[in-house]
Amino acid sequence: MRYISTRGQAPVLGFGEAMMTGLARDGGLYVPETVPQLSRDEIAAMAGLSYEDLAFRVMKPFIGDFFGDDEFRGLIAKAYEGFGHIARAPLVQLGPQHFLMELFHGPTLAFKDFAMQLIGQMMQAALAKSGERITIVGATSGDTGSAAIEAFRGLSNVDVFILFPHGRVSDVQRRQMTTPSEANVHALALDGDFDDCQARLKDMFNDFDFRDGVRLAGVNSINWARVLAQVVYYFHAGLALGAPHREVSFTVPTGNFGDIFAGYIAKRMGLPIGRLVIATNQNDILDRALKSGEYRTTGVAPSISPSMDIQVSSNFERALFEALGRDGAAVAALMEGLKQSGGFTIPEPALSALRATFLSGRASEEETLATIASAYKATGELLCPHSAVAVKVAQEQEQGAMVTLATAHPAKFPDAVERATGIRPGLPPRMADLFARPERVTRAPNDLGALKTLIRDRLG
Ligand SMILES: Cc1ncc(COP(=O)(O)O)c(C=O)c1O
Ligand SMILES: N[C@@H](CCOP(=O)(O)O)C(=O)O
Repeated sequence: MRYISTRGQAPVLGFGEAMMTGLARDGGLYVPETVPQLSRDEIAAMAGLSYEDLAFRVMKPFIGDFFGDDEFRGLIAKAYEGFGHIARAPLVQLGPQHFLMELFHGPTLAFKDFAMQLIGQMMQAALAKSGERITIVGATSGDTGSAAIEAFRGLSNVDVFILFPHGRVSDVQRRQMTTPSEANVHALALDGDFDDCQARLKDMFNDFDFRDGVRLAGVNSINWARVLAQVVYYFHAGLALGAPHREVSFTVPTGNFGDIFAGYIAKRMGLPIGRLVIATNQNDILDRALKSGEYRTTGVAPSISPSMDIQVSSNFERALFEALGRDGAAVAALMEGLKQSGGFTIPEPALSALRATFLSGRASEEETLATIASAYKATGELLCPHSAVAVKVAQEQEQGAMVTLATAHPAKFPDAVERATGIRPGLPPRMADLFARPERVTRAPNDLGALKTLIRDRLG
């Protein structure tokens, strides 16, 4: 399998190179040259597989021979052995046709663990072969950072720098990033919002001296391997609910668009998915873009679902690439418009193509709190605010089987959950001392030069 850039000007790479490269050198994102297809019979034959066996079958065509089959199976097994639920991604019924897929049973209590634990294994295996040392820099609104730190802490050939927006992540998220004591972990609290963190990260990738000098690697969803690992749980849910004989829709709490893009890939592979519903909080650029055709940034407004406080949605570029008929030059022109004027108009027929696959909705702060309260009253399920945004949007959709993705554990956002239900969700016992551990964090300016100096100094 070969990987091409959404902007059409970067070298074509194999899976391993695309994983270790992160952002393409033309500023675009890598996507597979073709999307592998699974027949109805092949999908039917996957019913009843363990999560790990399913992961192998779904991902193998994308990996090619970068890992041998036994090696890849071993990496998958290690990635998911620390999850706190035997099903890995269990389904809970919320209504006659409405199901919640709990994606928060991994080590850091958010869906990011599904991909990050596996990338951790795959990158370590790749580095063991190449003998290289890498510097991972990640941008986070809270969950990617903690998942990345958990996956790479203590490794001798990897340094991990995580940029998070100062004062804009929950206390649990911050402590997950600032309390690990390993010397290769560097938590940087940036003076800015998540969009600033992500912009500085992309600046670093686009600065080839720096990028090559520190051997920069990325574990945000700009990295194709992140998206790929998330494709698996769409199959897992679809099969559990009767695929390929039954069509299922998905509602996805959305920020950087990586998770819902993984659903799009599952659909392209042949999983019978009805609609993919984008659910946003008050940072609703994607909902506005789909409804009006205007993708225009307005600045991030802090919300009670802080991990989705994003306006520049990185992976939307991958969806645009597909909707524009894989025209890299057209994608590059739209992205230049975003850089120069903070937005662009989605041209036809790309807008119609997007609307044929994706629906969208938004939830206000009040609606999010009301949904946490009503879901708890009706089912006993405590939703995190991100999952509640999606449940609210899912409830507005037409009938038919619907899976809503529950992307984080409620205990990561106890204030909002307590406000809505009167119940303060507790952390699992293994994290009980999180608030007693000492924090280690560096305040950093929203400035590329200063960040590069800081990282170079730390690397010595
Ligand atoms: C808890 C939670 N829900 C939803 C999202 C949105 O996912 P994506 O960025 O893949 O759209 C994020 C962050 O990305 C998150 O951390
Ligand atoms: N919500 C994310 C934002 C970064 O998203 P990613 O999927 O591109 O890593 C977070 O929690 O950091």
